This record gives sequence, C-alpha cells and structure tokens, in this order.
Amino acid sequence: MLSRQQDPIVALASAPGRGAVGIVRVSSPQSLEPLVEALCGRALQPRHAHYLPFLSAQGEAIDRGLALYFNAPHSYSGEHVLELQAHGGPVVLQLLLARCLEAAAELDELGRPRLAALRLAEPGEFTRRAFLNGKLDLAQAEAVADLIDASTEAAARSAGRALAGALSVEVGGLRDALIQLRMLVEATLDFPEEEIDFLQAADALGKLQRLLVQLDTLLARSRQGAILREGIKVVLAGQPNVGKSSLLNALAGAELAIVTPIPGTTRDRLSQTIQIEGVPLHISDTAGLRDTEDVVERIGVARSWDAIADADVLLFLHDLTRLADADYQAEDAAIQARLSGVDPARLVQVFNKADSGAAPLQLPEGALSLSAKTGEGLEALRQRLLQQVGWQALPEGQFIARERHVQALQRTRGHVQLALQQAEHAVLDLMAEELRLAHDALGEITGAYTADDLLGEIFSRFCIGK
Ligand SMILES: Nc1nc2c(c(=O)[nH]1)N(C=O)[C@@H](CNc1ccc(C(=O)N[C@@H](CCC(=O)O)C(=O)O)cc1)CN2
Ligand SMILES: Nc1nc2c(ncn2[C@@H]2O[C@H](COP(=O)(O)OP(=O)(O)OP(=O)(O)O)[C@@H](O)[C@H]2O)c(=O)[nH]1
Ligand SMILES: [Mg+2]
Repeated sequence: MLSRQQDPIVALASAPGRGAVGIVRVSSPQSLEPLVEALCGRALQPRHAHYLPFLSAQGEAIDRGLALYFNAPHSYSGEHVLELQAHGGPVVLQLLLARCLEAAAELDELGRPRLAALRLAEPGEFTRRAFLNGKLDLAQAEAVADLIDASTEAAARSAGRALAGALSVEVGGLRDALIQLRMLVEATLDFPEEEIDFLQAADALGKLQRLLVQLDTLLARSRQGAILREGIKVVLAGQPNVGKSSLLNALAGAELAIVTPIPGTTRDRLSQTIQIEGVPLHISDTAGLRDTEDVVERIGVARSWDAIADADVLLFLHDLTRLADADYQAEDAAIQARLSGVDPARLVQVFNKADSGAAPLQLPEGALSLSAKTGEGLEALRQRLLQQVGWQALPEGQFIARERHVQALQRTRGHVQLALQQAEHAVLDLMAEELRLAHDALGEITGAYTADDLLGEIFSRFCIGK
C-alpha cells in the first residue's frame, strides 16, 4: 500500500459541546515526543494511560485528563498518535486544540518548531491515513463512516461486520479464485497447442461457474446491505383529506403531522425516519394534490410532485368513503393520468378509512386497504414496503454495503460471464483479458485499484476528527 509523506494533523475526535469526555487527537508521520513534552510536561510510555495536567504555554493546567501515546505503526492511523482525553466542554476542548497548534509552533533550543506544519485535519483524514497505511481497506474505512451514521441497530450491526472485514474477506476469497484462474490461463497461453486439454484438465469451466454462483451470493448480501445503509424513501401522496398525515403518524407511532378534517391541512413536505425490522424508512407526508388558488398551497403541491418523482416507493392513498363522489373521481382521473409516468413497480395503491364501513369494494390488483385510524391493515403495509424493495433478512447476516460495491460486483460478474463464454469457445486470450478486467473491478471494492478522486469523494463525507 502506498504511503505518502504527510503533514501532522490535529482535531477534536468527538462532537464538541455534547460529550462528557472529549478527545483531542494528533497524528503525525514524525515523532510527537517534543509536542508531548510541551503539553504533558513529561514523556509518555506508549499505549499506557497517564493521568496528568495538560499545560498551557505558561505552565498552567488547562485541564487534567488522560494522555495516550501510540507509536507508529501501532495506532489507528498507522502514524504516531497522541490523544488528550479531556473534560468534554466545547470551550476547554477548543483551548486544548489551540494549545496543540501553539505548542507545535514553539521553537526548541535549536530554533526549530517542535512539530513543523501541524494543521487542523480535514474530514476523514485520520481514517484516510489508516487506509493509506494499510490499517484498513477501503470497504472497512467506508464501514467506519457507515457505523457512525447508522440509523438503526440492524444497520449498526451490519456496519460492524463490514468494519471487522466481513465484506473484505468475501471479496478476498473471490479475488484468490480469480488469481488462480488467471495464472492457469496465462500459463496455458504459453503452450498454445495444448490449450483445450489444459482447460479441461483444470476444470476451468467448472471454476468459472462456481465463481459466478459465489458472486451472485455476495451480490445478494451486498444489495441487502445497501438497503440497510441507504434506507428506503417512501412518499405518502393523494388527494387532500384522504388520511396521508394520519398514516404517517400511525407508522411513526407519534403525532408528528397535524391532522384535521379540513382538506388542505398539510401544506409542506414533512419527513420522518422510522424502521421496520431494522430497515430505515424515510417517510414523507405531502400536501394533498389539488388545483388551488392559494399561493402557499400551490407551492406545497408542487413539492408533493417533486417528492413523488424522487420516491423509492410511492404510497398513493385513496379515501374509501369518497370513491363514489363525482368530484373525487374527476380529481382522481386527472391525478392518475399524471401518475402514469411513475414506474408501476414503485407504486402501491392504498385505500384508507377501511374502518368507516364504506361499501366493500373490488380492490385493484396489488392494492391494500387499511385504516390509519384503527391500525387495521398496517402490518400488511409494513410487510409490503419491505417486499417492495426486495428486503430479505439473510440468515448469515448482511454487512453494510454501498451502491458502489454493488456496482463493482455487477461489473465483476459481467466480466466473469464473458470469460466463461470465451472459455467455452476456447478463445484463451480474450478469456484472459476478461479475467483481468474482473480482477480490476473487484479490486475497486477494497481499494486495491481506486482513483484518487474517488478516495477524495469517499473521505470528504466523513466528519472532521474521524
Ligand atoms: N480513545 C480512542 N478510542 C477509539 C478510537 C480512537 O482512535 N481512540 N477509535 C478510532 O476510530 C476506535 C478504535 N480504533 C482503533 C484502532 C486501532 C488502534 C490501535 O492502537 N491499533 C494498533 C494496535 C492493535 C493491537 O493492539 O492489536 C495497530 O493497529 O497496530 C486503536 C484504536 C474507537 N475507539
Ligand atoms: N374513519 C377514518 N378517518 C380517518 C382515517 N384516516 C384519517 N381519517 C380522518 O380523515 C381526516 C383527514 O385526515 P388527514 O390525515 O389530515 O388527511 P390528509 O390526507 O393528510 O389531508 P391533507 O393534509 O389535507 O392533504 C381527518 O379527520 C382524519 O381523522 C381512517 O383510517 N378512518
Ligand atoms: Mg395532511
């Protein structure tokens, strides 16, 4: 793994103002001993906790806390790391941070700064260094961010699995199988007259087929992991007064949205994340769809249409008590015409107010009937939402994955498939090329082959101090 000469960096490694304990963390390719001397007034034994005062330039205690020193490469970042674990107040932590920068600039007896070029860390820079120093691969580094951002317990657990290397281990197994095949094919290319025998003797076709099966299994697990990470965008839409806000409240189990008998109550989009079996659902309640002269409501309705376009799943609500009403039907016809642009696979028709005793009705295929008021039919709706996005809780446990991983796996699979076709026709040089491309695509997941701008994009989404 390439390792570059880097400036030393410092940051708060906890959200300021919230923690009871806050950490100021310094990471540096050069030794931090001169800085430790200034801040702690003594040397520290690596990997031991020392309780001591953190010293200002005047030698006063800014705080008393635990200091930890990690010698490179035995640290989180793989560099020399100093942690000052202090009381978590925002002001005291900012003082400590400023003191680190000040102490780094202080000159020693020879007129050199204690730690030249110490600067504040960029988002994700500690973890980026851990990656560059081979402490984590890219999939694990991404799992760090996903663990922090996890919005449900299931998402956190599966990020924990990915951080421990579950995805990386699977990818590594596939990579080893690919390498074996590549070696075999490359060797065979050197003896052209025996190509076919070679392939048969080594069962190349069988190996490729098994590789495809393994890729499919991993793809399935990664897709589930991506659902856990990203969650699902569910939008509640429909005419005014059909019960969209009531359904949001029922799903969330809280009175989030205002509900009244007055049509046009909701005028703006209101979103809430809930979970079903650990899957995060980002649910949006929207303004009822209708033509209106009210300027504010018009903007709200335009936002409803934006939300509809953006939904993974659109729950389109109908009011069972008004189905026979001529105005309602006319409005509905106009809306349904406009909805015809929505992918039917994303659309679920929901007939609300089933408790009202309204005339029983022949529901359209795939539609649900329920009552936001009594909760009847809600469980069926929950199951339908999971089914709609292809969620299955897998017995072996999914690990958090990103769309990026799913796409890299799909590309790998495509190349293995083509390699198999070439193998069937015994076109070995093309087969070798497809295997090489498959190998490259797989390598993108763990960061073996990753462009710098992708790394920049991945790490910039971390918080500062991570
Ligand atoms: N105080 C503190 N807690 C923390 C972190 C931290 O940086 N500081 N972490 C920040 O994310 C996480 C833990 N991550 C860490 C990862 C590796 C090493 C480390 O010292 N690794 C050495 C030694 C490993 C060993 O003893 O087995 C190494 O890799 O060589 C430390 C923390 C969560 N808790
Ligand atoms: N009987 C019955 N009434 C319901 C049900 N769901 C909602 N209502 C009533 O229908 C009326 C409108 O409910 P809302 O949830 O505000 O409807 P909405 O679709 O959000 O309406 P707008 O915000 O105006 O678009 C309220 O009086 C609710 O109490 C239900 O399942 N059964
Ligand atoms: Mg409403």
